[in-house]
Amino acid sequence: MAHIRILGTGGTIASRGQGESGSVASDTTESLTASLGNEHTFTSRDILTTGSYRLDLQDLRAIAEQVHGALAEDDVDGVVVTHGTDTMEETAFLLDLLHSSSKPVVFTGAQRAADSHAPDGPGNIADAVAAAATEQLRDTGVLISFSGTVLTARGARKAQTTADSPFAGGVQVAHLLGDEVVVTARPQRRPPLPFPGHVFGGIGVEIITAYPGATPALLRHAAADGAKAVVLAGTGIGNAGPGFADAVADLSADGVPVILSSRAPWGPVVPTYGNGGGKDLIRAGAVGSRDLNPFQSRILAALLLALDPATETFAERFTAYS
Ligand SMILES: NC(=O)C[C@H](N)C(=O)O
Repeated sequence: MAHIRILGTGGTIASRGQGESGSVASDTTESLTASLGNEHTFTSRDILTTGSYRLDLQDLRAIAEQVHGALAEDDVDGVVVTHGTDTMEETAFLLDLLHSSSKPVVFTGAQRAADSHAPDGPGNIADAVAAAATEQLRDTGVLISFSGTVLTARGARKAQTTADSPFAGGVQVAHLLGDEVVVTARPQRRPPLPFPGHVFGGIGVEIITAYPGATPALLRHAAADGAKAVVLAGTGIGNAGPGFADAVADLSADGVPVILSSRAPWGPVVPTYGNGGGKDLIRAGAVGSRDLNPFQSRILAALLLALDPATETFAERFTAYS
């Protein structure tokens, strides 16, 4: 029997209300766990009670702090975090970058509200507790458990707005067969990064998307507006149109790193094309995100700059964790 800490942050799993004001997070974690069986013991705490679309980097650091505190308690064998699905991929990835414990941390949520005719939260929480209690999932970092599938936080993204299984990507490390957690893979882990100071909450990293006719004006504006780095979600394998390579060179020269990611949902960034494409962007100073999508690239960039604002070493540090 394992003892699991369940930490709530809100999201659809804790939401109710169908009227004009819309569904909002209101339920306590205690109420969400009422249907859990007695195979494991658990204690629940509320960190936040909000939609994940409202979170900022200070909130993400606060969630990380609470999780680290729970992991440090000797009688806690694993942690479950209930969270909105909209931005779960960012919070879970931040915690994965910082994860220095062997104990599993498993994020979950719901696609149907607590007061819907068929809430999926109770089943997802039960699965997440089972995963967090699974010895074979120790040392696999931070995971996302949803609708019977368990993925690594790294590489996962919300790929479906309404489906029961909204997440895809990452490495599938386990699945549920009834109540049984069947572990099928172990991810390669990087060494944990140090826990950032409060400065992390104020690190501005913007995301700019390339598209037909896009100009680099927004890229330049983001830097002028105080961004410490900019993620360029390029087209395809990592390209952008006329003028972007010059703008990347200017930002890089001014000490504002530009990370070249892709607006494509899956696949790595591989600098391939000239005539303003990825080859020219990297030559101008952009840092390739390799396998990281724009949203997780932003989290990594903000964390690295919070830990060390020196942009001379940024490319090497980013590449080591991308
Ligand atoms: N399914 C969900 O949890 C979506 C919700 N809007 C949130 O991210 O908080």
